[in-house]
Amino acid sequence: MISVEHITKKFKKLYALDDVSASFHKGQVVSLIGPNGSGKTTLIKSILGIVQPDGGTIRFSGQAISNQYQYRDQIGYMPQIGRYPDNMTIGQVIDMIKNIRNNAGARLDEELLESYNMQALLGKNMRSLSGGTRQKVSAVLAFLFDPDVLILDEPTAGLDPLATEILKDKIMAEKEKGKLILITSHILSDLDELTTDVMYLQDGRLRLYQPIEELKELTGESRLGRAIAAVMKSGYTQLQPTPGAIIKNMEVHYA
Ligand SMILES: Nc1ncnc2c1ncn2[C@@H]1O[C@H](COP(=O)(O)OP(=O)(O)OP(=O)(O)O)[C@@H](O)[C@H]1O
Repeated sequence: MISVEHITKKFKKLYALDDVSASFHKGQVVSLIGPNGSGKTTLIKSILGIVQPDGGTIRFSGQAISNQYQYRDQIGYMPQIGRYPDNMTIGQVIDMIKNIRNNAGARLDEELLESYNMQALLGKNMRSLSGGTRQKVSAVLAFLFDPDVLILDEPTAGLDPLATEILKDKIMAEKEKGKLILITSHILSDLDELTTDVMYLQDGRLRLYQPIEELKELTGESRLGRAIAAVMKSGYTQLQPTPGAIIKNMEVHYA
């Protein structure tokens, strides 16, 4: 559904992404993990067309995305930090985005709006919101248009435990519908139940892209955090080729 082919992005001399290749398919929940500054957000923004890579090609449903915008209608994006006009209320922001999407008659998914009891907050000014409530607004907007693809950049950061569980349940429900979900988080325990595949970036390089079950089997660890730690400690030598996949320079390309 999405393929990233030899993507490179430099900020001055720094390689934020260095020859990254991978493909993503329906039904996958790919956990994109790696240290601060390893290139996760840059990869996400490149897929969304917000960042322009210096080299390589990104395809959505087979079509190169450069100078294309329509494909974004199929993506729900939850940014790391949601920025909204300060002088608008939550209700006005939601209405504005509905108008921009201009999908009159389309089915809206307002499940999160209800679960977060946001109807009661629609009149609140964005300026006055706590970080967690702002994050809930971002979550509501990401899921609102029932997109085929969800890209969630640290979605649980700042959410309280209940709001986190509500969001995880929602992600799980969308996964069951066969959607493609890309998610970054430093809270690996949040990803444990959701993840089908793990992608590990370091210094802009893709070091690992592997089904989670396989990773757990190879490392003998049942938790994502421990499995990643084991692979890192071993210098990635525990990785074995996946049937149907080719490992090349630590990258796994699914056939
Ligand atoms: N607009 C920019 N201008 C200059 N450097 C940038 C810009 N955006 C990102 N970078 C740099 O690119 C590198 C990758 O950043 P990126 O935000 O993709 O990392 P990340 O893995 O998402 O980090 P984190 O876990 O902290 O969110 C970092 O060194 C960052 O400072």
